[in-house]
Amino acid sequence: MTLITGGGTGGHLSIAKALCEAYNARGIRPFYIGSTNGQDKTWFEGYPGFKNTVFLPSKGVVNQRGLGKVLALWIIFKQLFTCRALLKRHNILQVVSVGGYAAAPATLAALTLGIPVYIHEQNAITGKLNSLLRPFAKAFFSSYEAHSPLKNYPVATRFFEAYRARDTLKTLLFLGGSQGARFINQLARAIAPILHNQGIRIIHQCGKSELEAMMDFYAKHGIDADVFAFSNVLHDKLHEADVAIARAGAGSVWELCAAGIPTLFIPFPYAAGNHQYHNAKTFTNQNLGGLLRQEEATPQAVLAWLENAHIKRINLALPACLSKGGADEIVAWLEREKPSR
Ligand SMILES: CC(=O)N[C@H]1[C@@H](OP(=O)(O)OP(=O)(O)OC[C@H]2O[C@@H](n3ccc(=O)[nH]c3=O)[C@H](O)[C@@H]2O)O[C@H](CO)[C@@H](O)[C@@H]1O
Repeated sequence: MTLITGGGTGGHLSIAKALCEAYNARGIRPFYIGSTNGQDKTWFEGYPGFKNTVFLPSKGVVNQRGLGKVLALWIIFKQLFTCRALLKRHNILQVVSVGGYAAAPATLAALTLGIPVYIHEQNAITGKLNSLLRPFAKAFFSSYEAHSPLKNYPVATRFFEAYRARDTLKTLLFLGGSQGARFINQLARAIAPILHNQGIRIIHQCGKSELEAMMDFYAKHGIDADVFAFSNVLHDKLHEADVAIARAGAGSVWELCAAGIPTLFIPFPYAAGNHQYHNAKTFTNQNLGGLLRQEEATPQAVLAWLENAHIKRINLALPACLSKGGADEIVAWLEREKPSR
């Protein structure tokens, strides 16, 4: 059996889900190990695509200091043994890591047992755990590296179905990423009334912590916005949007690309190695979208970009950056390499 491991935020989990769906299409249900922290349980507890799901109390190491770091390492070390037992008991023949701290115990357990490990890196700058484990992995998949064995980002087909021709801004999407983004919400407060006066409709994914405040804001200004914390049908929201203002989490940038939505990216400035900035650069280096660092993203600068967004040109050019079937290509690769034990 194959094990998929990793999680924490939607960015990692959406890859686990895309790979799981590609396995399911072949009549295979993989095993999943994630964490009790982060969003793993919300996404996958009882999820029928997996044969088994196990959630262990793993914690990030990189963002801890002093004793916290030692404790997080100790927890991973203890769970390594739990994972070794699980991997043996369930006859795991391959492990695919989608990264994040949740991936550490099962990936390390696989390496100590001589089980082949494969890594999918979502970001343009490799994460700490993935950098550490990369030399031991059988393959390392990245959409940003020329020598990656497969380059197609595993975006779910439903996001390609959200593609349509776009040439004018009638509906704008504010997209914060799986947890929402306070800065994007603050920006929306500054410019939504202006856009509303121009007859532009607003869709706004604002995250759980600010949902009430954002709903109050739109009600107070008489703006009939589609505002929500997190949507399970984000592809439908993307289909409705003509242009987006978004963080540059890896899932977001590639899903917006699949849907052909010209986007102004405002990367989360504290992401490890500033990886969101580099994710966005993949597109803006080709003149396919806008990029403003958070400190540059004043309401004036954002409105100026919107006024001259080259919607039609970008919408027509984005499909050349990505093809459907990225998850299936990875699964086909893994199935070819699976040991026959
Ligand atoms: C703050 C932070 O550290 N964010 C990181 C996190 O982002 P985050 O978790 O925000 O990740 P992404 O933008 O990569 O992906 C979000 C995923 O959640 C889904 N979604 C989002 C909103 C919604 O309403 N419904 C929904 O289903 C999207 O379809 C997407 O698949 O992981 C990414 C991938 O490693 C990184 O690039 C980001 O830097």
